[in-house]
Amino acid sequence: MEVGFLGLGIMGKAMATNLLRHGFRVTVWNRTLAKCQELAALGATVGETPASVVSKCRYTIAMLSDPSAALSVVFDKDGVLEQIGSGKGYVDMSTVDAATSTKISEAVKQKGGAFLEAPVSGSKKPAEDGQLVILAAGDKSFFLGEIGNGAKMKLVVNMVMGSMMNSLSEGLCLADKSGLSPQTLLDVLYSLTIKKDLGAIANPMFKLKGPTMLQGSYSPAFPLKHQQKDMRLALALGDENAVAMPVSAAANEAFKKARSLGLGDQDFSAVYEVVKGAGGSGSGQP
Ligand SMILES: NC(=O)C1=CN([C@@H]2O[C@H](COP(=O)(O)OP(=O)(O)OC[C@H]3O[C@@H](n4cnc5c(N)ncnc54)[C@H](OP(=O)(O)O)[C@@H]3O)[C@@H](O)[C@H]2O)C=CC1
Ligand SMILES: O=CC(=O)O
Repeated sequence: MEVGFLGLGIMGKAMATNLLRHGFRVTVWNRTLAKCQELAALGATVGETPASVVSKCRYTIAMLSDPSAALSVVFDKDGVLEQIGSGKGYVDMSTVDAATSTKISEAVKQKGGAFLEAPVSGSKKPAEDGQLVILAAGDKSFFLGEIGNGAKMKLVVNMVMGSMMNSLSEGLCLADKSGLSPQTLLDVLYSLTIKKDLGAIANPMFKLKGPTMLQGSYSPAFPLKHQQKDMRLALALGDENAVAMPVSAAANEAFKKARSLGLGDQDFSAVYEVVKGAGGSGSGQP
């Protein structure tokens, strides 16, 4: 089966590569065309526009940065809507808000196509390993109910994740300032010697990101600008539903500060530099 793939960023490239590895014929498109070359070398065909990809493929998947990118690829000239129709499906796996997802769903359905919103939880490595958790909603996949629920669930998950990342950063700083070793804090959360989660709050994210944060290494798996976008969208969802979220609001401020310091394209764990700079530890500057 020919599958279309729009958006070959950190996640899209890994996901499209996995489709090729598993025997699918894949036609790819990316706004910056050069990023298609690596996939072409693995056997993908390169489409000239989102519309040309959709015209060729029964199913087209999108993995784009944010709501404005997701809308542009569908509604702009040469976009998905020009070719979607009966017998074709469009699956948007980007993290967006429910309103964006609903707008795309309605437009696709009006043209006779099928739509699935399917944001993912996981990051670069799970994407490479085919281990992403897919939060699907829409035609034929009513795991979360009506369109919009997949987007909302994803935002709730990432809101929790963004707050946890700030909390870990503060914990590392507090350990440092209190005369404790931050590395020992990580060891308490996950014992490297016995390879076991020791604390009730141990989790894969702390295990993965903690060591690289202590090295000041922020090679992007999940870019900080996208984490801040998700906090922003989650806070808007909170506004809509009158849910007070002071912890998330504070975490969002730290991510915004990190963006203002030019850390938007670094991994989201780079928020640690902001927390350090706010007086959490000696080293301070990004
Ligand atoms: N990285 C992660 O750990 C995870 C990310 N996500 C979500 O997945 C999505 C993609 O993330 P990721 O791959 O990390 O992001 P990247 O920034 O690496 O990639 C973003 C992609 O969107 C494209 N794009 C951006 N703006 C536009 C536009 N206006 N028109 C067309 N294409 C556009 C980029 O094209 P170009 O190359 O031309 O810039 C690129 O292909 C985001 O919604 C993110 O929140 C979800 C789970 C995990
Ligand atoms: O959206 C990001 C993730 O790690 O999941």
